[in-house]
Amino acid sequence: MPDTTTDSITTAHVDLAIIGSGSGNSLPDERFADKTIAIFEEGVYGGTCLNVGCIPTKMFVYSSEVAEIASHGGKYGVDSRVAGVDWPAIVSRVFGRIDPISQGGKRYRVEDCDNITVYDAHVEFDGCDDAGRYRLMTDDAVVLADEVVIAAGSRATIPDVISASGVRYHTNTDIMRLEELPRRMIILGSGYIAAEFAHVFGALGTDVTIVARGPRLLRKLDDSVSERFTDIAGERWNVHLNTAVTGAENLPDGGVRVHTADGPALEADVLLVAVGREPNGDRLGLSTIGLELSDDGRVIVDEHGRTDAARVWALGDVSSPYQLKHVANHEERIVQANLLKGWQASDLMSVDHRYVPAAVFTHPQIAAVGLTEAQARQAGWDVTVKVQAYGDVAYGWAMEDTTGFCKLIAERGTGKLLGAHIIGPQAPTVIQPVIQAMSFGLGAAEMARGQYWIHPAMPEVLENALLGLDLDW
Ligand SMILES: Cc1cc2nc3c(=O)[nH]c(=O)nc-3n(C[C@H](O)[C@H](O)[C@H](O)COP(=O)(O)OP(=O)(O)OC[C@H]3O[C@@H](n4cnc5c(N)ncnc54)[C@H](O)[C@@H]3O)c2cc1C
Ligand SMILES: NC(=O)c1ccc[n+]([C@@H]2O[C@H](COP(=O)([O-])OP(=O)(O)OC[C@H]3O[C@@H](n4cnc5c(N)ncnc54)[C@H](O)[C@@H]3O)[C@@H](O)[C@H]2O)c1
Repeated sequence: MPDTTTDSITTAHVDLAIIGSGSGNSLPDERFADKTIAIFEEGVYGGTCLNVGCIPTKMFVYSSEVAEIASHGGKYGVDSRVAGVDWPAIVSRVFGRIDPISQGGKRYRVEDCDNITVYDAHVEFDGCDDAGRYRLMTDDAVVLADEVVIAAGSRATIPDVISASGVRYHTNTDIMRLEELPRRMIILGSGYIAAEFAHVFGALGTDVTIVARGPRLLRKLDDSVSERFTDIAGERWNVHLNTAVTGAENLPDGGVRVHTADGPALEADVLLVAVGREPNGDRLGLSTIGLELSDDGRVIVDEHGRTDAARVWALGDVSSPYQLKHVANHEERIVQANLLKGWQASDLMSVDHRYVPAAVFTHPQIAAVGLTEAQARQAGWDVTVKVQAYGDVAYGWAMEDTTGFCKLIAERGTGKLLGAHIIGPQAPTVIQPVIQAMSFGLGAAEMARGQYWIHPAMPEVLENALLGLDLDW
């Protein structure tokens, strides 16, 4: 990697530049040892999932599950309660594990990978040089790269009404590091992050208020699940539906006040904004290399991960229609394989977005794969639908569950599985056999009767749902 330095600007040339150290950090393995590589990271090394996303949130969720179970011991004849919550201990359990992983991942790249240089900086494209190499600019370096992977992720969207108000607010990047457990929290938004943090803080004792602009929470999910979750949420938290925020202000006591269009002003100690995440492609100087973004702000790629600029690839939240880590990981593996094959190779691998599952680790847990019932009907499938309650099977009795269900959608007669939607304890685990069945083309009848189902385990709810479909048995 020959370096030249002029004044305070360093210039280097690399074979491959990677923008973002989340999923992008997994690209270079031993097969890339003969390539010079630059990794640019403007934030914490390791990206969203490790530092401020999937992993810490689920560790917090687990603490909240423990509190949840303890506070309902009476249902099972156990005299238990939550005697107290040591918030600093919860925070240090989570970040005491995560921070060293992030630091260790960076140290490995910096100290042990001779072919890799890590730039702790924001980087943007600045066109190409005369030789057609991409110019990547930070404040104090220019890196010329033959090939580039954009893995720059996404960031929290902040509505204008919040940013213009000057109110103090938090996002997923800092809410998990609050010094104290807030007494009252307002959450603006009604999607995944709102649902998960409402559970995290609510179960630990915070009085949670959710402000949703639509008529239901988690509206992108199947209607039955979204309706059931909205009902349950209304019993656990203060939920304001169909509510538009018109302003917000800081209070002298350190709290916040949020004004709504039709209702009373809401007050709390902290405000969490969770209204979606926008891809970071708008902060990369992409127009200098002739790239445009899609209408929803994503870097446009083909099925192999290639952008319209030669030898520039993209993966993960910055380009994917799915903002999920398992999808970013999958796309990373495809782009990694294709980098090794070469831009023009005739046997490039393609991403597989056919059956992307998702889970919301709220309370109760939720998981989904495939089409919702509305999508399946709209697409013209002749559908058979079965909703099986958790309370219909033995493990549901054991848990005294009264709200969970498994909803299956299949093609009538043939039993082709079209979608599965589960709300209830362990939903993300219970759904996995359906993901497998759909991915490998296993029909509902074979799935139901071609294997044993452990008795009396929770997946029996899935077995019974399969048996309840209107099929040619
Ligand atoms: C609170 C929360 C919980 C989540 N929970 C789950 C979950 O349970 N399951 C799940 O599947 N998904 C979950 N997700 C989504 C998941 O975290 C993302 O889909 C995934 O991390 C995206 O990976 P990525 O590699 O595309 O981007 P990232 O991991 O975000 O990496 C991109 C990196 O690029 C850096 N960067 C951006 N622009 C530049 C630039 N110009 N110069 C230098 N560096 C730059 C950023 O700092 C960042 O570190 C969650 C997300 C959030 C916010
Ligand atoms: N368990 C998981 O897999 C997990 C967990 C957290 C986040 N994520 C990923 O991160 C993404 C972002 O999460 P999120 O919860 O921020 O987004 P989301 O897309 O899940 O939900 C955003 C919600 O905010 C609402 N909204 C949008 N603009 C608004 C506004 N101006 N005022 C009020 N409400 C508004 C939307 O109607 C929507 O209900 C998710 O879509 C998901 O892909 C995944």
